[in-house]
Amino acid sequence: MSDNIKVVVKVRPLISRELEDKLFHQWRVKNNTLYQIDQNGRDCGYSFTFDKVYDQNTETTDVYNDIAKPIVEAATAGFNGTIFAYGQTSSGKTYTMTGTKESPGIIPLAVINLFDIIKNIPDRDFLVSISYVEIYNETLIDLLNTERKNIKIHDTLQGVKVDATVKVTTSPEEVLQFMQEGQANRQTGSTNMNEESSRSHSIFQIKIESREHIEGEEVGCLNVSHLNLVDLAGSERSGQTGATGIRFKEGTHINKSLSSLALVIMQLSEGQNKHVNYRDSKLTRILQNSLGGNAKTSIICAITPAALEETISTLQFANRAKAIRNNPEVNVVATDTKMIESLTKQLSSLKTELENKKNVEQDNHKLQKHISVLQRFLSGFGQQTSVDIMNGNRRKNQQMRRATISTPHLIQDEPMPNAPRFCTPSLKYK
Ligand SMILES: Nc1ncnc2c1ncn2[C@@H]1O[C@H](COP(=O)(O)OP(=O)(O)OP(=O)(O)O)[C@@H](O)[C@H]1O
Repeated sequence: MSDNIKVVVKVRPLISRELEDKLFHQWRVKNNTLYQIDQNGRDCGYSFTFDKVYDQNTETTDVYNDIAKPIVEAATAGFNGTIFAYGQTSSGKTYTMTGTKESPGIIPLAVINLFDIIKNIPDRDFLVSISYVEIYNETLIDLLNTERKNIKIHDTLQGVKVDATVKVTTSPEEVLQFMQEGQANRQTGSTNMNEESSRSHSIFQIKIESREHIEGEEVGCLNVSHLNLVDLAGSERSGQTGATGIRFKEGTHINKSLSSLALVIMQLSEGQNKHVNYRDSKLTRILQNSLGGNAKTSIICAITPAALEETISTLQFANRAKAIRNNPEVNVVATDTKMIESLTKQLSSLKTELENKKNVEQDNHKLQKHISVLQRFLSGFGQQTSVDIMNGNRRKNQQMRRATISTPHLIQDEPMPNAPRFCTPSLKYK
């Protein structure tokens, strides 16, 4: 069943840098609509409405419960899910996705919730594994093994797969430990806009495999789903960030891949049967299944209330993304036992078929040989017919045996199928 991508907007509070710069709120939130306001708090222009707009007082747990929890629940039932945060630099994406000790973000909340959900499904066995990668300057880096600095993306029948380290995990604590290790490896740097700015897009992927079991026996099929929790790098203007050198290069790559994402979103929102430029960037390749594909997807657009142009650009992106429809389905794989059963059946039927064919060919071949040997053999008896031979006297039989044994094409073996009855049963044609 097709399903629209859910898009929500989260406004963060003004931060100390903005307060010091005497910036003021340029947006007001009312009933899931954002209104542009002037310095005196009066409406003055743009307004945008979304499924949900969270004001600066909203806790991340509220956002989680509304738009992430249903996706995590669906993932335990076999649906792919993606939640990603989009917005300009310093708009609160990492705060929303990762959070802090005091205010955990979507990733830790999802991990804890996932294990809680699993605990309450006693009739299924679950296997949870994770991987964590970042796209830095258009290079894919494994955050769980930083030796692996240029990992590959593969197109498979099941979609795009990344050649990343996979860690099987058994508890939320273990997953969160890996999350922290990965985050410590992320590329961050200080800019004028954000002291700790993410310089890469990160994708934290949780793979969930589950099988039903009854009285210890595994039954039914295997469900396999992927939950992608994505923290994008923010669009930025070098004039504002003061980026030079490495930071400038990073900013160029960030903006380029975000432009590819914006293009894909635009193409998908505009219409059917149109070519979609997924292959323009690693980001859009990896997110391909989440945008117009087989996944339930939510986008959290993060904005600062102090920005006007960047916020308008983010909200226009969000508006387009709302129109995209995905086709999420439960991802079912046959169990090993079922697969073995089915493959064994297929194999045995093919073997029989092959045997039958072989037999027919062999029989035809043998028959042909049989016929020619008999023809030669019979020619030694002049005008005698097989009936004569069968009914013949002892002398004739002896003659026949001698002639048979002297025939070079005969060897001793098991009885020949369909062999003429006058042949000695212990003799067979080569
Ligand atoms: N809801 C919030 N409450 C309080 N502080 C917030 C909130 N959201 C974000 N912040 C603060 O705003 C600053 C920027 O946030 P964050 O680093 O999450 O932005 P970002 O969008 O990830 O930026 P970048 O794209 O540069 O990585 C941080 O100091 C963060 O602590």
